[in-house]
Amino acid sequence: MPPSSLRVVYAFAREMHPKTSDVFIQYGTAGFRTKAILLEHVVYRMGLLAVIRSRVKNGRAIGMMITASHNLEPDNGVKLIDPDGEMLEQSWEEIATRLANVSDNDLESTTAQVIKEVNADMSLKAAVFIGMDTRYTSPRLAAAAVHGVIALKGTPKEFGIVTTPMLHFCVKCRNDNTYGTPTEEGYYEKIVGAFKNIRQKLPVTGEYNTTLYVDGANGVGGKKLNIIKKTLDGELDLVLYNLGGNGGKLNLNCGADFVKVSQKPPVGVEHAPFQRVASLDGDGDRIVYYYLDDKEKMHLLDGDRIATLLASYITELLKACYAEELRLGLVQTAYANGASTKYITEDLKVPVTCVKTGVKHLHHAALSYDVGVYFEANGHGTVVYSELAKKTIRKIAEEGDVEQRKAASLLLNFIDMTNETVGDAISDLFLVETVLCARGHNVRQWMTAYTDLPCRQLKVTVQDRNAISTADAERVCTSPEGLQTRINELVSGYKSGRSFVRPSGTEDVVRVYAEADTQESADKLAAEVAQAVFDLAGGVGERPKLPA
Ligand SMILES: CC(=O)N[C@H]1[C@@H](OP(=O)(O)O)O[C@H](CO)[C@@H](O)[C@@H]1O
Ligand SMILES: [Mg+2]
Repeated sequence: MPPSSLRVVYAFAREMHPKTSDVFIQYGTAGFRTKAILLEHVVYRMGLLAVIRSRVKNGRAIGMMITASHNLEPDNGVKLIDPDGEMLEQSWEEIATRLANVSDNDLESTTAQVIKEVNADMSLKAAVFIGMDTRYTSPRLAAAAVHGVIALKGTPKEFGIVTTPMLHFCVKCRNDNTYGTPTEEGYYEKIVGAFKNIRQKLPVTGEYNTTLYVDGANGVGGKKLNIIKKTLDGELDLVLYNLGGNGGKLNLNCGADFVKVSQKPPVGVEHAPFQRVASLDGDGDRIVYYYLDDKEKMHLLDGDRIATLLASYITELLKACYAEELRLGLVQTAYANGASTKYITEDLKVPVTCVKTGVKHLHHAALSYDVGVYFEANGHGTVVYSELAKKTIRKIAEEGDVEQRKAASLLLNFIDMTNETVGDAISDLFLVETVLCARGHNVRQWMTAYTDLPCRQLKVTVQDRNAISTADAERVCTSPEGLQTRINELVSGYKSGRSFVRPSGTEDVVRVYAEADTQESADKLAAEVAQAVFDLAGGVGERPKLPA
């Protein structure tokens, strides 16, 4: 494309999506995320970038999801999805940040510069899939995305309101038609279809109860489950709460993040004791389970718990197939509960990799196993299968003996039910329900696998959170000087104590994590480490207090 045709890039920007603020914005752990009113020009520019990226990938589709996930209603965000349905390649994050922050006057020349830098052939076709969550600011931002795509003569395809993982799935299917059909219906067909298939093979036994309560976080995930619910025929009885009606506010005192971090049940759900409840986040890519006991105490089954459940079941099926040569591994972050890591290595005897926070890091590490199970403790995760694994299992399903064929065919359904592109609350829900049903387990039996160490997360506001640097998958703090030594001293005073700090990639805070043998100790250790961060890393505002 000759540079003169880039004029429209500037014209669209100036006329329709001008840059109205000088606030610097950065492509973080999960794309750009901030107050929705600061985002319109950013989303427009990401439309431009998505077209360039599509052309660099020979016209394969790129995804753009408008969402701020578990953040509250006034926020919004945008993240780009690469052709295989994975997160945007990391080396492009800097380009995204640059393009988002230049002035309108410099936009045309910066766009030309980026095109040159990445060597994009602008004569190629380009396809961009655009989806959004339920926020009232999302349609306007989706329109800005479309304008960005059109400005560079790409073809936008709008999916309307979808969960983040649905859009990842559609992008993958568009670029690899063996994976499925790139529509919302295609998603239901594959994932829910596999669940129905598997449930025909697995009768309800033991203590498993087909009733599942769901907290939809007043977001898109609950709405989609409401569609799915109508197609289920006794396989699962979904009782849905927080679907966005009756004045329920997105993620406010509900949803997976609220439940995990506050360790409290969400508002808006009626609780029967020992009834298992699944809690989704605002864009449907995270899930945690919990139940209240007869004293109304909450028991949380988080991402670590889901990961161990899935890994142990897949291991069983691989054994039954005699396909133990396939290497299964689990990927966690430093936020994984120490008890889960111990259980995985000592009881399940499955190798564990610990990586930096952020799904892209987990996904990448999981790909190095034949079967890679990855979950963040907050409930974001999935399973990925190598081509070798799929081929081996397919062969056993055809050529094995009766028992092998049975296990392999269950495993093939299990693979189809998995959204391998990214963590997916809906797919994970069906995976969990399948394992519990296969084992005839209720939620209390699921809970008995291991006992979590009590833990606490805190946030500290500092002048510049980048003053904190870390190493060894964020478990060691390398600056400011003296902070790690102080953390070591504090941790040594607690039985089963562990603590680490890191700058958040989605909020302007430093996160503190601590665990210990009792809740009181975990709370105290977290508060002491928070004080150390405040003192040594330039805390602002009120000094964190120790628990009374
Ligand atoms: C402790 C924690 O839960 N951190 C979350 C949070 O990242 P931070 O960089 O910690 O703000 O948001 C990410 C995006 O959703 C998610 O991947 C990650 O696990
Ligand atoms: Mg999310």
